[in-house]
Amino acid sequence: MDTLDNMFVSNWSNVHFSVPPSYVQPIENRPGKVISSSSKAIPVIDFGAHDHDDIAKQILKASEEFGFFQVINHGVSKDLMDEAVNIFKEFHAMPPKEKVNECSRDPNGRCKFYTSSENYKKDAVQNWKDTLTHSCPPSEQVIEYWPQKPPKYREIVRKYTQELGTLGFKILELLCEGLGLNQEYFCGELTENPALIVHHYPPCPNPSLTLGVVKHRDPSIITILLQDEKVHGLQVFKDGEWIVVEPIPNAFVVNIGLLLQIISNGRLIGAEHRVVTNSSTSRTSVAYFIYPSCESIIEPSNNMVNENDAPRYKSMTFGEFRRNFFNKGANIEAELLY
Ligand SMILES: O=C(O)CCC(=O)C(=O)O
Ligand SMILES: [Fe+2]
Repeated sequence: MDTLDNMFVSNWSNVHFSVPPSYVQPIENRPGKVISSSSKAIPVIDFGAHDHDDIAKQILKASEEFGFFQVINHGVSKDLMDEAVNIFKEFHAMPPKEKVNECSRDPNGRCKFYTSSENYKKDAVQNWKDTLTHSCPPSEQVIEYWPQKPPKYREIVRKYTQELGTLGFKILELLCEGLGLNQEYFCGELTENPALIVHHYPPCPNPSLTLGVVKHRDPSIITILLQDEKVHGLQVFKDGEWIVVEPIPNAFVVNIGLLLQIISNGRLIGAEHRVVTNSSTSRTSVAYFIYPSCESIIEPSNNMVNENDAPRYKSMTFGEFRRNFFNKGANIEAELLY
């Protein structure tokens, strides 16, 4: 194998029959007992229902209790979702050299193909996955840096990310309604810089030792995730237990990011979650992260603060937040709190 094959887990995992030591999680992090009973299930919200106020209420409740919900009848066509998943699977199936080449045009370094995590060298234990990431419109310029292979990549992903942008605004507008924020609260720089993160988790010879992604909160406003229809993997941490996010065909999984937890002054939960591996089937997931511009100020909104509810989080730019997030990882909360 050449050195690039050795680097990416998708390329060497099929010739390894055991888990290399650098991927073995410490006992306390290993996937253990999980809950999949319906009383603890992540709420499923039907956007096709007619009672608009009721949809806004359901979203607010799910975001306060779980920080996670799934949406069905969301308006993004099944054909486009299928085309997007297929093109991302095709991308991940290309030889490693091509994947790296296709992600080498971006002078800002935002279009990348990497293994484990963006912090690979700092990770104490590696994640069992390879990942493609890049910025998304509204800035049209970013498309010039996207992969050109597979040949229809740009055409399909442009359509997909535009639709996800629209869906994102719809969700944020409904949340604004629930929280009593101005409908346009998220229309400007707070949502200016979305990114796509496409993970590929190959089968793992011993899933009880590894994780696809370790426990974390997303550093986003919200994240809209398309998960493989048939393959379990995503789990949410609630009240000391891990809950499975059941794959539902044609649904999106939506989660509140840490930034919206701050803006809502802790009323909405940027819940912790992780991804487990399995030994038989590879899994692809497509996360659309709604990010602000670097200069945006992230702080509790004035509407969420009063004499009884003082601001719980410090004010900082998104640029500062991101630096803290990458340096402190899981310990970031201490940095954010007053
Ligand atoms: O693959 C998944 O289901 C979730 C990935 C994730 O949590 C992330 O990209 O932040
Ligand atoms: Fe995440």
